[in-house]
Amino acid sequence: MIKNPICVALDTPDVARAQELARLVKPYAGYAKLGMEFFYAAGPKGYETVAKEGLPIFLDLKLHDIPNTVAYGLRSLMRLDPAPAIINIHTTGGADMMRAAAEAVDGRAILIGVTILTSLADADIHAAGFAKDLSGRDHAAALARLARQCGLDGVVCSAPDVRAVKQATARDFVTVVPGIRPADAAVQDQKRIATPRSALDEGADILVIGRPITGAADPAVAAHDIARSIEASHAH
Ligand SMILES: O=c1ccn([C@@H]2O[C@H](COP(=O)(O)O)[C@@H](O)[C@H]2O)c(=O)[nH]1
Repeated sequence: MIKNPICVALDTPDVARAQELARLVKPYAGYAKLGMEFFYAAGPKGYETVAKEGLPIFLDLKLHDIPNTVAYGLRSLMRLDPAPAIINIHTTGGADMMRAAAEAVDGRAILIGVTILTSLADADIHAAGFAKDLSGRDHAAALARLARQCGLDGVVCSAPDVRAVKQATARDFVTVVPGIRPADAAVQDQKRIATPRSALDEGADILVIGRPITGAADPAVAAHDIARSIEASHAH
């Protein structure tokens, strides 16, 4: 059961800044996300410093390799203290890799698979070699179906893909949704976006929000404003 769907992406290489941001947004967020920018610079020690602030951690390292390497990589990451609440891999690593990942995590974290990045429009997906007769949404739904069959708990997808993903899987298959932009926020490098409220209305379970909060003059105020904007829709 997800009580607060706001997951703040603490994208900085600086441990002290990430810790400060975690403190500032804690009253308004359900999760903090640590990704490549943070973990490659700050490592497990930095992770543990931020995790001590008390928000459950989504460790967003998007593992993508052969099954054995992904499984042992996840086993190492699950030894972090505290262990991540959410951890992820790429679904395009294939069925054997996803099954090995599910076995390695063994229910100790919510294991999710990245489908189609929110920074990709259909033209980008087709240029990358995905079948041109299918949309990004179709590909996301097909990857989500495979992820569920392989034992994953959910996927990362864009807000416009959530309904198709849930239809292809199950209502309780977790959708973690980046590309979230309040109506007045800069889109930046995201291409498939939604406001926090409209993403929840599509059925999103967790909203990943970075720069609209961390780049704001006052991150606590930005997080509070977003929390207020979704209160009504999330109560339903
Ligand atoms: O498809 C994806 C997968 C992951 N992300 C990550 O989410 C945040 C979004 O940050 P913003 O500043 O709100 O754009 C970032 O850490 C990405 O690595 C994603 O955007 N899309």
